[in-house]
Amino acid sequence: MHIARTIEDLREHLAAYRRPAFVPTMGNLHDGHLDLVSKAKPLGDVTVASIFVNRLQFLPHEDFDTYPRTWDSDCEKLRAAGCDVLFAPDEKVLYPEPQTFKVHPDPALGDILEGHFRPGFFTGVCTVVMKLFCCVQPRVAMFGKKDYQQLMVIRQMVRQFALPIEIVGVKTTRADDGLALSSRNGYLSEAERAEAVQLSQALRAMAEAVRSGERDFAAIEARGMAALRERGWQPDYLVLRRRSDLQAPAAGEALVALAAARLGGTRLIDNLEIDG
Ligand SMILES: Nc1ncnc2c1ncn2[C@@H]1O[C@H](COP(=O)(O)OP(=O)(O)OP(=O)(O)O)[C@@H](O)[C@H]1O
Ligand SMILES: CC(C)(CO)[C@@H](O)C(=O)[O-]
Ligand code: BAL
Repeated sequence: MHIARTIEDLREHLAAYRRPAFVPTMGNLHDGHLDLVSKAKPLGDVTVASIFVNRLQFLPHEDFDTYPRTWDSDCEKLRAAGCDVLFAPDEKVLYPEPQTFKVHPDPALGDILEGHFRPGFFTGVCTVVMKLFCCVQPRVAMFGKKDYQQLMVIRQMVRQFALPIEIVGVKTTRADDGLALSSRNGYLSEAERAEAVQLSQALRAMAEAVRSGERDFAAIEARGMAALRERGWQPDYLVLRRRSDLQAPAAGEALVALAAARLGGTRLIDNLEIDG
């Protein structure tokens, strides 16, 4: 695996390829990330991952400084997964001057849910993803459905800027008990880790309610929020939305349940597409 620390080196290394398949990450890799890499491999003629903890998408009170950085084991895992090129720029390489020119998502999608509770988050994500796309120039890029709204925002950015990149959404990898794998799970104490499964269970309970014919979505959401609060969680949102644009659903529209909630000091997100 070639490790590129500069944009020049990356470009030189990719010059011979026509169809890079790209997996952007913030590192601290787990099986969810590695699934993205293995699904990328057959889609391109070279597989590229990036590791960059992007300051622009963190609010001042968030965990930029403490975000887990596990370079050696990340490299080992990427090598074992068959990644060909790792782009790992430092901040001075990706942001040699203050990044005052930013990519702002459509507020109708970017300012709700995650964007509401983390103002500026999707501007930070879109700006760095656009920049990483310019560096790597992939033909295909992989994003996890775990970050459902992020995937939708990136798809809209790529569509509206006519970027020649196919965006592939990858199914969420879960632990045996159902908890979505996430780097931030590492912040959980043993007791919190045992409790954390309740977030995916809350989503499943919402899906069950819908499947059993309940149509008062506000009541389903309120019940779920109350149940989480009772167990000591601080939910930001637990909602049923239509899949097309994450707005409030009308009858018969395909649904997704989305949640973000804090357990102790750890903020977790998850979602579940509801069939039928
Ligand atoms: N469990 C998972 N299943 C599928 N894709 C995932 C999973 N976890 C992360 N990804 C995807 O991997 C890519 C990189 O994500 P990132 O490095 O932020 O990891 P993360 O585990 O989501 O971290 P965090 O805890 O900071 O949210 C994103 O496209 C993300 O959606
Ligand atoms: C897409 C991404 C790598 C941009 O920093 C990040 O938001 C993530 O890891 O999901
Ligand atoms: N996994 C998405 C990046 C973030 O939450 O900061």
